[in-house]
Amino acid sequence: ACCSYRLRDALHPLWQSPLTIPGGTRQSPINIQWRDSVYDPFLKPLKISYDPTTCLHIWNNGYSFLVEFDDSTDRSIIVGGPLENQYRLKQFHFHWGAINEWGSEHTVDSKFYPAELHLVHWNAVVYPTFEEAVMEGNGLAVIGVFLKLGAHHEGLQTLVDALPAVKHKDTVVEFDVFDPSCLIPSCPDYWTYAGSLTTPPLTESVTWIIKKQPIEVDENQLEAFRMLLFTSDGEEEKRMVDNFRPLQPLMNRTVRSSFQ
Ligand SMILES: NS(=O)(=O)c1ccc(S(=O)(=O)NCc2cccs2)s1
Ligand SMILES: [Zn+2]
Repeated sequence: ACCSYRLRDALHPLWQSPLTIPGGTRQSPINIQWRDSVYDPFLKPLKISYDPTTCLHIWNNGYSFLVEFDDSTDRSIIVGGPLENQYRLKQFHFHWGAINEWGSEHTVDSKFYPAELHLVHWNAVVYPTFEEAVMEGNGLAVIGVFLKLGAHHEGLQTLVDALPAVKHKDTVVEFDVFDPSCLIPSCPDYWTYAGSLTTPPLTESVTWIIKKQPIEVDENQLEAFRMLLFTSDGEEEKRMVDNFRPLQPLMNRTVRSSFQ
């Protein structure tokens, strides 16, 4: 009976792939139950050093919009935190809802935020290519930052102003100088756990580093995300909203915190 349920996996409309990976033991996203997270005094501060000139372009890939970086050198990296190596910045993207009541992928004490930023890095010390790192348990490190409704975010606005140029799936616009550090909250506190990509190939290769403090963005900025389309030019328009994966079981995992 147990295995047949796996065969009946529901197909999620957005991902056209099973919602659960057969045999998956470390899938993402998860609910972070604050009181169940375990303070780890050996966790180091996360060191972030990005070179804004490594920014290349913005691309609507039909799931989200990605800001991609030149990852051919170690000019934009993170090190420390739970990581044993330094990791190179590859891209960042967001997940958001149709309304402000939901949109984030991770939740904290079952609370959704209206959106969540993911900065994707790969272990170029150990693996020769990003594609290989995506398949390995310690291949990727993703920093998650929650967005909450509040004050206008100056740094995000330069990105928002470029979104009309990537309204449709598979459109790209040049975006040549941007420092994603402006999107990361000043508070150093984070949770960390072993997880997966939340879109195909859903591989269990991600060390998640979820910042405790959200950043504030205003309603107009969230609405700008919601005017993007899943669909290509000429197709029947489908607004790009609710591009977050459902919560996955924690299974045999502990979420560690860098703070008491
Ligand atoms: N939401 S998330 O941060 O968990 C991500 C989902 C997919 C990501 S990717 O940038 O690694 N692209 C996946 C791949 C591209 C080419 C080979 S695999 S990051
Ligand atoms: Zn993501």
